[in-house]
Amino acid sequence: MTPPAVKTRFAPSPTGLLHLGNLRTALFNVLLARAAGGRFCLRIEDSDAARSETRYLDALLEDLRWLGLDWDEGPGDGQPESAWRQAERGGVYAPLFERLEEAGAAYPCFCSAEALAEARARQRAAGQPPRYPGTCAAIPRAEARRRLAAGEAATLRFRVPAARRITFDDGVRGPQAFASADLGDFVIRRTDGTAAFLFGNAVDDALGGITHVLRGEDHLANTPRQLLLLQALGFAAPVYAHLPMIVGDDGAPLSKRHGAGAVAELRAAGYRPEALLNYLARLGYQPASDELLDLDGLARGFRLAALGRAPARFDGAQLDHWQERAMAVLPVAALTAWLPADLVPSEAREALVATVRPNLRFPQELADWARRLYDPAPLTLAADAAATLVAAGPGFFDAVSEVIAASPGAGWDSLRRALAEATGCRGRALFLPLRLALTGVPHGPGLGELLDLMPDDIRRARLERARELAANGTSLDASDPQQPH
Ligand SMILES: Nc1ncnc2c1ncn2[C@@H]1O[C@H](COP(=O)(O)OP(=O)(O)OP(=O)(O)O)[C@@H](O)[C@H]1O
Repeated sequence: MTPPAVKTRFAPSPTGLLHLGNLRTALFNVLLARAAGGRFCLRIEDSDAARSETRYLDALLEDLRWLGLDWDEGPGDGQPESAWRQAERGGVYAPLFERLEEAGAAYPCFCSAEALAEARARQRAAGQPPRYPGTCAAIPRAEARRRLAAGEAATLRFRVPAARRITFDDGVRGPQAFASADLGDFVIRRTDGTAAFLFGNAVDDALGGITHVLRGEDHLANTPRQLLLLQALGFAAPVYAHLPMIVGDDGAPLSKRHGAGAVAELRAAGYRPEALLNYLARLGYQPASDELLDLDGLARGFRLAALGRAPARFDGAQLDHWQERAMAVLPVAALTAWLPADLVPSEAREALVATVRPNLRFPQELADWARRLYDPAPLTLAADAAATLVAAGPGFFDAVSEVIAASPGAGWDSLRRALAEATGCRGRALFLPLRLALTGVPHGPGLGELLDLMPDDIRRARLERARELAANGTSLDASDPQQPH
């Protein structure tokens, strides 16, 4: 089988909940692979045992599946875990560490964390950028072996070649150049024997046949190091492309450590996967159309050269815009699943959904509407709503009840005229107290549609209670106007 021309990957660490920054990276990798008829892989970078947790891995997989970002290779594809999980790949890395050491391209480093911190502090104080001072670079091999045999802890450091210019053409940012003198020898194996990020990440890309590494700009400084490493190992380098970071309101990049913009939270709040994907796809990329698109639609024409370089601020209003669009096309059957099981008679469920859906921002708001229109328990009214009923007066509700009782099956147009005549009110003076009496909230679908939907006994009870309230002239407990009780 010939390898695909494009093979991308998303390689998160299971150290926190997936956030919108991670997700945009995952999405763009999916789009790049799809646009080219290539493959998308999911790899889990859990070699840092202290920070990685199974619950985060589970949450990550659940989030990606919910979003429909399916992977061609990775967890659940029938391959052994060592194909996609770094913690299981020690056996793959060991001979490569050895190869580098044998070639003199890596050496054991015995510096303690304290000694390294002191060196960094000294460099900073002298106005120099902190980098490894090379303390262990010249330790003779025999001596290093002796110290290791005596049980001394050591990392393995990559020896950065002197006086080299490292250049590459970033798929998003264009030509990049770095001086090796600025890099400093870096750790590729931790003291516990596990692969450090720079090593495991680059090696897995190479061995996995990844052609394009599309990742956040936070990795840009890693790229020259990884290029040197791949070269020392004799592996081909992928195309590297770095996306601008997504920043939060405070201007800081979203990150797992800060827990902002977690996908799981947005899902729990009722956001639709299509809304998230359509919102994120438009951060730094202009899809073929302004419509709500599925993954194939978003992928049409996707290419690295079309990606923007400006950082993107998370914009809740834009996300809500796409949520609205996603809700508008959600099939009625998908929405009825959100109705409480026993409140709304089965023959009324579809009509209820069809009536209130233009007013829904989130599917779970359906439960509120079901209670407003079908729950016999009295509504709880906000103070200003109760005041509106009191101001309308008991006579208003007597007249309304009489007209409604006398006109069964009347269309809204004639009912409206009859109500206006009987109450002497029109426009807002008529509709607001009536709406508040029936639903408890000042907004929602057309009154005629609501009246059609509501069972007679509930409608009657709501008007009766509004009358009582207006007659007593007292306000009920002020409470959340969204919650009917
Ligand atoms: N705010 C962000 N905007 C865009 N991409 C991001 C952002 N944060 C992380 N990424 C990208 O998400 C991918 C997965 O990264 P990773 O799992 O290390 O997440 P992280 O949020 O940086 O985690 P941590 O907070 O533990 O460093 C990487 O390609 C990374 O560059």
